[in-house]
Amino acid sequence: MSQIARALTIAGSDSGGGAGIQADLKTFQELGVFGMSAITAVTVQNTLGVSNVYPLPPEAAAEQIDAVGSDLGVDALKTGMLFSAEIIGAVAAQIRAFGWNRVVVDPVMIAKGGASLLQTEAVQALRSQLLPLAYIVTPNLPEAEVLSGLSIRSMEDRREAAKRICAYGAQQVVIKGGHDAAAGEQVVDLYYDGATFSELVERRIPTSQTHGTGCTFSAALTAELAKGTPAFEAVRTARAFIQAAIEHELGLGQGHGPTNHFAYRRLQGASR
Ligand SMILES: Nc1ncnc2c1ncn2[C@@H]1O[C@H](COP(=O)(O)OP(=O)(O)O)[C@@H](O)[C@H]1O
Ligand SMILES: Cc1ncc(COP(=O)(O)OP(=O)(O)O)c(N)n1
Repeated sequence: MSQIARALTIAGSDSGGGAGIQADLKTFQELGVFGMSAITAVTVQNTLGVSNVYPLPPEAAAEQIDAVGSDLGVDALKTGMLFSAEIIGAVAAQIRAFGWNRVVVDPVMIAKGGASLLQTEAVQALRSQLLPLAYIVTPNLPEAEVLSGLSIRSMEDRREAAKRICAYGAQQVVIKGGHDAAAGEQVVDLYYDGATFSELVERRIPTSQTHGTGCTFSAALTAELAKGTPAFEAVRTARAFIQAAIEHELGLGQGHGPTNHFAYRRLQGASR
């Protein structure tokens, strides 16, 4: 292993800087990890929404992954916006070829503003080609419904969805609870390691500044795994990172503003 932990993000670019590759690299940096990227698509995006998506050719994703994998090395990686079945196929082939196993799959489907970041016909490729390579998969509630084929109404439904997602080959799953409007003052993320369930319960912060929460959470998880942190401890650190990032909002933009990627490390420094 090299002296500094190395993490790769395979995802789309968000010109607004709150989600996608930009959020991932900021998060890696804040957690002391060397960040690398393979861009799958360029989105034209700000806090008001996504106005256009330019997917790159699948070979462009494959070549970027090969360039960093064959030279710099990768201790852990995450996937984010993959857009098409063809890009998923190219990414999965590279992960298999390099034999990487600290793989976080954030199954990005729809941005909070409603824009589609994954073609409907690509869902099956995500299930069959990427989930079997996932060390941890991190769906939000709508994504967990699509992947599991279940309508999720209760915590029991969430547990069943987690089991079904693991049955596709993912080793562990975190079903994030940000979209659970009925949860009141709490937000509950459900972690399943293939045998046992754990609930991560946090205070729900009343804010609209939540652009990029899922990307930031999965990037923090990837950074921790790159450092060799055990899975559940990595999930807990990622949860603390995103809580701090939402709580200390930056107030940028006119719509759903980005989270504060500086907050976690600043709070850590302050508590020393
Ligand atoms: N209002 C909120 N207050 C506290 N935590 C939140 C809030 N919204 C989302 N989170 C947390 O942010 C992370 C991302 O969740 P979620 O918003 O469900 O994902 P996504 O961005 O993929 O839709 C999860 O850990 C979730 O618990
Ligand atoms: C380029 C790009 N990738 C992913 C997303 C979705 O990010 P997410 O963290 O789920 O946050 P929202 O966009 O839903 O707020 C994105 N928007 N752009």
